[in-house]
Amino acid sequence: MSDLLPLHVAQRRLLDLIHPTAAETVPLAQAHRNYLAAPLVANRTQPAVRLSAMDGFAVCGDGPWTVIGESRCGSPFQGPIAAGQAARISTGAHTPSGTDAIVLVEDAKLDAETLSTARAVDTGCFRDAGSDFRSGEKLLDAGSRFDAPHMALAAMAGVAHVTVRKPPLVAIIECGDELTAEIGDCAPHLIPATNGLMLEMLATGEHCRITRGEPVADKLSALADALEAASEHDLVVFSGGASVGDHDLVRPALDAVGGKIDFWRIAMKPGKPLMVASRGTQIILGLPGNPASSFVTGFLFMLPAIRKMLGADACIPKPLMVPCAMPLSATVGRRTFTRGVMQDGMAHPLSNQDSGALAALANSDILIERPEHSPALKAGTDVPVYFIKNGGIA
Ligand SMILES: Nc1nc2c(c(=O)[nH]1)N[C@H]1C(S)=C(S)[C@@H](COP(=O)(O)OP(=O)(O)OC[C@H]3O[C@@H](n4cnc5c(N)ncnc54)[C@H](O)[C@@H]3O)O[C@H]1N2
Ligand code: MOO
Repeated sequence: MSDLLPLHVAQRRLLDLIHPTAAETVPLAQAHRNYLAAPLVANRTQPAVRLSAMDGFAVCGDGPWTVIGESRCGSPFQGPIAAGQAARISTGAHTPSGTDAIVLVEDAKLDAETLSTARAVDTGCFRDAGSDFRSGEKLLDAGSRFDAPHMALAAMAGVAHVTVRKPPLVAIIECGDELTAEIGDCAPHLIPATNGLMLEMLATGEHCRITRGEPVADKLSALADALEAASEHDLVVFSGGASVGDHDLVRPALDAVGGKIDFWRIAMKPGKPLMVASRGTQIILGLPGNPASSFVTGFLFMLPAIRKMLGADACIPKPLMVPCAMPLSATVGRRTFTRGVMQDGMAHPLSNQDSGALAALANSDILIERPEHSPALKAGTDVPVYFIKNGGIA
């Protein structure tokens, strides 16, 4: 097994081959799920002035108070309030100067314009100027993922455009004579092609542009043609044909188009025949054809590769330590990724770990990681677990 590369060495070698795509400045909405290529710096202070955090009355001094006006969101009360005066106020509205406390609307007793209460509150009812962030403050580092809350943050910070990396162009090519795109009408000697669709959907969690055609036959010229057609792509992801059989032709096809294999075969299960190659600046991943192997290697290699192209500061999915509900047997020379489910805060391995078994893969929401040569573990031992449903966001 010594010719198999350890997983972490292989992931590092892959990432070291990749350079981020060119930077571009785009409107916020176009940066969703991308990664910042420059830090996000606030153009405004939030809140710009002190706001009320509750609906009620802004009051000055001791009550009872005379209500002299109203401060609403978008139309603040003009002028101060003096001792014995109050202004109606909405959540998020500017507090008039002179405000000492807020009387919550549910605590207020109003008689015409005279306000009294048993309880005026001076803490927890205000959002002070700059309590969220201040103009000029760095809010996010370069390399940060730009998801929904980050987009809202940029908008609140008055930043209409952000600098990100151009979405990499990814070609997904699945190969095998047995594969058909005719899912609803599959001849007995064929199987529906599943891995291309699965990998495409997995990759859509990242900010990339994906092309995928019909399955390619196990024929050297067909594979070389598919590679030629993808010559402008940043990343080519093959599924199938990566192993050692007579019909496993991805490696010869790479040779035919001048691709350079960087490494092949990883000490992991599933996923052993994974291959990484390059052609100029293009990266080519050969993922194994067994569906669970394709998924696991897509998760641990394809997603990190796309993230590195996008300039992410953290590319590799991170596991969390979770107690395992059952005893686990010792592992040997390959790092093992066991499909399982989370239940009651514990990781439950599924019984079917066949790397061809799609029902078990689809029923799992975690991968339990067991390093090479792990001893047997008792039930209740903490194990590293990857949550697969969100792409294991790094
Ligand atoms: N003698 C050896 N045989 C195998 C080895 C080995 O080391 N020595 N490795 C095994 C391992 S581990 C894996 S994983 C597979 C990977 O093989 P390939 O990457 O060459 O994949 P294929 O042979 O083309 O297909 C394997 C299996 O998966 C099905 N498949 C392939 N593509 C798709 C697709 N797009 N959609 C659905 N199903 C797909 C295919 O029909 C096969 O059943 O090799 C082992 N063999
Ligand atoms: O990668 Mo193979 O999956 O070990 O089945």
